[in-house]
Amino acid sequence: MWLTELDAPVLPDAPDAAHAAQPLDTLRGLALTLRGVSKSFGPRHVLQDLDLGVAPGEFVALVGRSGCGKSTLLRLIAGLDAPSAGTVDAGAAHERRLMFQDARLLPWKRVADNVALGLAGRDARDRAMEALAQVGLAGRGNDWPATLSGGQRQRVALARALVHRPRLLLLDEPLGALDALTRLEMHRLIEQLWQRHGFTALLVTHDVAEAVALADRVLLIDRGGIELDAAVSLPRPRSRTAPDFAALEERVLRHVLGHPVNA
Ligand SMILES: Nc1ncnc2c1ncn2[C@@H]1O[C@H](COP(=O)(O)OP(=O)(O)OP(=O)(O)O)[C@@H](O)[C@H]1O
Repeated sequence: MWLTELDAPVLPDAPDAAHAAQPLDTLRGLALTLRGVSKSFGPRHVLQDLDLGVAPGEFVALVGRSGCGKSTLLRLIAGLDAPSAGTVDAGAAHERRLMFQDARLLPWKRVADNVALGLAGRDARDRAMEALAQVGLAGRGNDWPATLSGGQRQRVALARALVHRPRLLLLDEPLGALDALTRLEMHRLIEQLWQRHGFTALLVTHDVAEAVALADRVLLIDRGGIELDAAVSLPRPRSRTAPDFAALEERVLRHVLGHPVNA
């Protein structure tokens, strides 16, 4: 429990080092902090001296040209890889979940058992069923993954993440393999789940329209760093036909292509 100002004991002999060791961003309440992060693979410097702070509950999209380092950055945040330099503070590992382009379901386990993987307790299956209902797959828990469409599999992957009640959801091109209509349905679902659960979301995407549709902030990764950090303040759910939407999409796209205009 946190002590309030009034009942916090004053410790004049407390070593200053103890305070210095406390990460500043924990005090500021950021969900994610990267400081001076670099990542190289041999001679290839993919990320260089990158700083990033993400507030709890924020939805951030990472865009950029193929090979710019989006997935590398996500992997560092997920703890799947270590930076060559700098620090990554992404909270506790058990509070982070990842979702990829490929749902990665175990074909020999029924849908609900896939969702319940790693859950302990007697209510694991009930929780899995509840998570499936939240992604629109109530009643499909006893089916085999092979009987699901690509979109349904990604819904299961989403349920498998949500059932752990993550504080940080890392999405690496989760909709990249889906058809346009299914993508739009998934956008709405992800947005609704994010609004309901309040997790922090980081979405890697090639699709600038997807980034503008979903994110509070769109970050463009280029030349090893964040070349653009664009706030998206359009009301939700966002209409792609709104002039403001198109203008922002165009602006980000121009940056991605390397010829921004300030007009
Ligand atoms: N394990 C690795 N070993 C060597 N090089 C790597 C490794 N992982 C990534 N790279 C290189 O780092 C660079 C960034 O890769 P990354 O996958 O992060 O890019 P990306 O922006 O996600 O690309 P895409 O949009 O095409 O998925 C690429 O040049 C890639 O070849």
